[in-house]
Amino acid sequence: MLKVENLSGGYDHKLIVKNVSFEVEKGEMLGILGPNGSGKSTLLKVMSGILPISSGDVLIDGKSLQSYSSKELAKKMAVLPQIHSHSFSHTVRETVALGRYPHQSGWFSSWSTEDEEAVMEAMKLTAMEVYEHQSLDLLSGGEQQRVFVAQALAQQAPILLLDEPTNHLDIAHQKQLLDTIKTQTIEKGITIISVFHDINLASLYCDRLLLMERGEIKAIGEPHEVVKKNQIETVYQARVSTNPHPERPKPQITILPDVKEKIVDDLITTENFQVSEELVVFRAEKQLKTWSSAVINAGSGWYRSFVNRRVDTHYACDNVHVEMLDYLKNRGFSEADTVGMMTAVQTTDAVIKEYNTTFGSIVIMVTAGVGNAVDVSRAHEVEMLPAIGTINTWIIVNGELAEEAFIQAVITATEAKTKALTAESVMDPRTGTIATGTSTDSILVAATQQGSHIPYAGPITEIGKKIGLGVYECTVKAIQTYKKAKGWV
Ligand SMILES: Nc1ncnc2c1ncn2[C@@H]1O[C@H](COP(=O)(O)OP(=O)(O)OP(=O)(O)O)[C@@H](O)[C@H]1O
Repeated sequence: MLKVENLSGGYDHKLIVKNVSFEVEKGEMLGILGPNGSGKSTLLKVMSGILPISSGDVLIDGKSLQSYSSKELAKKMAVLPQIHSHSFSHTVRETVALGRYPHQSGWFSSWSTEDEEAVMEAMKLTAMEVYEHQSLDLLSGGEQQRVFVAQALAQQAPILLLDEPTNHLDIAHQKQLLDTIKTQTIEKGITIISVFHDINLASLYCDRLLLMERGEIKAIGEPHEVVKKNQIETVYQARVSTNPHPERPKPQITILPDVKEKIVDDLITTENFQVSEELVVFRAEKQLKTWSSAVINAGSGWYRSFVNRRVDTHYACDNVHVEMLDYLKNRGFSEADTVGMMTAVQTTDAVIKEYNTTFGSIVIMVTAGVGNAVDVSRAHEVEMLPAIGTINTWIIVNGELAEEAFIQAVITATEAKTKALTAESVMDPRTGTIATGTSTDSILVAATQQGSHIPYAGPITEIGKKIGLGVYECTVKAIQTYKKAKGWV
């Protein structure tokens, strides 16, 4: 559809774009990324014939860009340039209608039904129809931007070149605009090449990305091939981390600041715990990086309050999440800052212990109810497992855990818990075999992310050894207390 061959070009005698080659297929959306001054806008201008080609070529449907008349070219390619000056006296409708010029023989002399429909559709797609008769200079920067996108869409060219189309737009309008143009690629097969400053938006919406550095292509490929930590850090000269998008296989980046924050020396100890008949509460001075399977705020995040709430053995409600949130709110815990779990055992029987290490210490909390223990390897034989009867395990670390270490801490703790059940001969009453846990066990690993860096937490490491020992000891003790309370021993 569009082929760029060894393209070079720039301003007067200043060569900016150097020897750039790539191809774009029909219906594809290609994002152009790169730091300020890397030549993104210049590339777009050379590709669209706004700036002259010094060497190389741009082929549209196999034919050189330079052999198209300007009107022919406008039927093939619509361009949204970076918009800077804002002295516009036209109305929205008039501006969008300008996009129809390649389809006409004289200015507005042959306004057809297709022209009318194209203008109306373009205004609708960009949510600008309500401003149809408004003068452009009375609109906000974001609204003006949408009018120019509408103008480019009204042109109904099979190729659309966009320079920062989301400039000035708030997140709702960024999403709306990119959803709209992406839909054009899927439903109408339009080809889009767009410059982006926002790496995350480009990764999310584009099929492929082209990363520029000093006028040349540094990388081109699918977002996961281009948005790589080292590559982005080198090209942009900024520290970043890459993270998965929660819904799509499109990598996202987060800027890592180099500002030195004041270190608060707040070591976590057993003193941070408060235990009552109703709750085990752990409060930290600063948010801890947390991984958990809790009812409230499961997954990863940063939280300051941690609640293990005692519920009645017959606790049942339609929406546990909503009920638990209400409960926490009524007790002054904010949803944004609290991880919440439930247990049916006496919270006053919680086992809380601190373990010293060379890098600091870890604190472990376990509540264990094993009335409904399950042998996980035989769980498939039983249709309905009871929901109540839970072992909740918390591991709080004074240290900076790597992502691997969070996951390994969960593995290590789970193995130690299972070993404790074996040591205490806890049986699955349905199968008569040794239980491995209960049907609703929960786990939480939280770390201060200050002090020593801890890359791994398997049993080969010092922290892994402490987690293994600590979770085992605390779980054994919690099970023994539970057995005593139930009169089993
Ligand atoms: N009209 C011009 N005349 C001469 N040099 C120019 C002109 N416009 C841009 N340049 C130069 O070309 C280089 C690339 O600019 P360009 O606008 O293509 O970069 P960009 O990657 O789009 O940057 P940004 O992210 O800041 O928009 C810069 O060094 C810039 O100074």
